[in-house]
Amino acid sequence: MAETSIKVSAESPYEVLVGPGVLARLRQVLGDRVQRAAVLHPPTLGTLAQRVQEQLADTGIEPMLVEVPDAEDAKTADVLVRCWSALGRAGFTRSDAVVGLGGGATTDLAGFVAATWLRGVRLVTVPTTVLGMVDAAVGGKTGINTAEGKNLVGSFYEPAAVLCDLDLLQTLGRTELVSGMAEVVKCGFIADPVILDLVEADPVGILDPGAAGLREVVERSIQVKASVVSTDLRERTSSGSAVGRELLNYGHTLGHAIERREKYRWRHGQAISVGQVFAAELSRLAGHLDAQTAARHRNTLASLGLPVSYPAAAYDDLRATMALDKKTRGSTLRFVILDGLAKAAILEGPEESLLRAAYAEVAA
Ligand SMILES: NC(=O)c1ccc[n+]([C@@H]2O[C@H](COP(=O)([O-])OP(=O)(O)OC[C@H]3O[C@@H](n4cnc5c(N)ncnc54)[C@H](O)[C@@H]3O)[C@@H](O)[C@H]2O)c1
Ligand SMILES: O=C(O)C(=O)C[C@@H](O)[C@H](O)[C@H](O)COP(=O)(O)O
Ligand SMILES: [Zn+2]
Repeated sequence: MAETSIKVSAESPYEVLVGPGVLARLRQVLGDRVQRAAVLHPPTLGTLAQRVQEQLADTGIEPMLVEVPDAEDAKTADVLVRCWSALGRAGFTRSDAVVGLGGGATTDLAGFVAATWLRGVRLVTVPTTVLGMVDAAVGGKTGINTAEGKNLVGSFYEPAAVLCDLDLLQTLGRTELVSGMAEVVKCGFIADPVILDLVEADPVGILDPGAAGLREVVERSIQVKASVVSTDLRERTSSGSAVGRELLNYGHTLGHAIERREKYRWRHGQAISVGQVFAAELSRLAGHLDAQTAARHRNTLASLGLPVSYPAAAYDDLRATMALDKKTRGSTLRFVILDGLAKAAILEGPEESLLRAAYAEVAA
């Protein structure tokens, strides 16, 4: 089937191209002025990176492969410094570009490298996971973790293009496929319930990387993200029912705290799956969401094989980490909640007892 183009019209408009084989467009989206491209990739994608290297060389761009550690191990200050050194040693200038080839961890790092090298060089993201395609590689959030928490250092830096080559999902493990579906389901609850209908109709078949069902939910989720970031790229603070980009953070306040507590051995999608069940229960207990829609979170996420509970004893630790969430203002925690299906709101400074009660609903 032909490629789909989804437009993101934030500060610098760009296209997200989706379809089998769209990687072939890399040369074109890098543009005529680019002379060299540093391709950041994890070790698992070494063969694919070599293919990209040959593709670039054949079309007149000098490629440089930069292997970075796998998954979350790439999102550290040490790795960032190593990438800067690699670009410095190679004499990278503003006519050169960075390509992020990998899952969300790799594209988050690559984006931050591109944003910071010479104060900004051209960036193209080539996500190779479902999660990367529907979320991480689109929308311009880049960054790394620190010891204190997830994504605490970063920038908003938009790519020049995003290439979602569905063929690349063929090698993806089941855990990664399932993890990506947590962000897909999130898009269903916050904005496009048709996604939920499609997932619930066939939670097994939707995980087939070659099937039309996966492509449809991937494209719908990208559309959700593109629409949100097109109106609020820089995540201006929202309040009450006027929720901007913070909408996309549904389930992430607890989710990020779980990731940190698990020392990033849990996949991001697994952690925000529990986080969404928590956010739904918080919404229900705060009087905003009906019990049926709250239960739908648990059922839909569990049907995909995603976790929906977490140890009861972890609460105090998670609560401490949540204090550093980016939505927090001073000592006031702020949560994205649902005021009904596809109707988000912000809950500011909930009572500690309410938070504990919501956590009790996910506590194993
Ligand atoms: N910037 C954003 O807006 C945004 C949005 C959502 C998530 N994120 C971030 O994205 C990260 C999670 O991304 P992820 O779930 O893609 O994880 P990931 O990047 O850690 O990749 C998961 C695993 O899949 C492997 N892999 C990747 N592509 C593969 C392929 N095609 N075949 C085989 N193996 C492959 C990787 O080597 C890794 O081991 C988190 O750090 C999260 O914070 C960022
Ligand atoms: O793009 C956004 O905005 C999001 O919140 C999408 C999230 O899925 C993503 O995990 C993002 O990295 C979280 O951002 P953070 O600002 O909470 O670190
Ligand atoms: Zn996320």
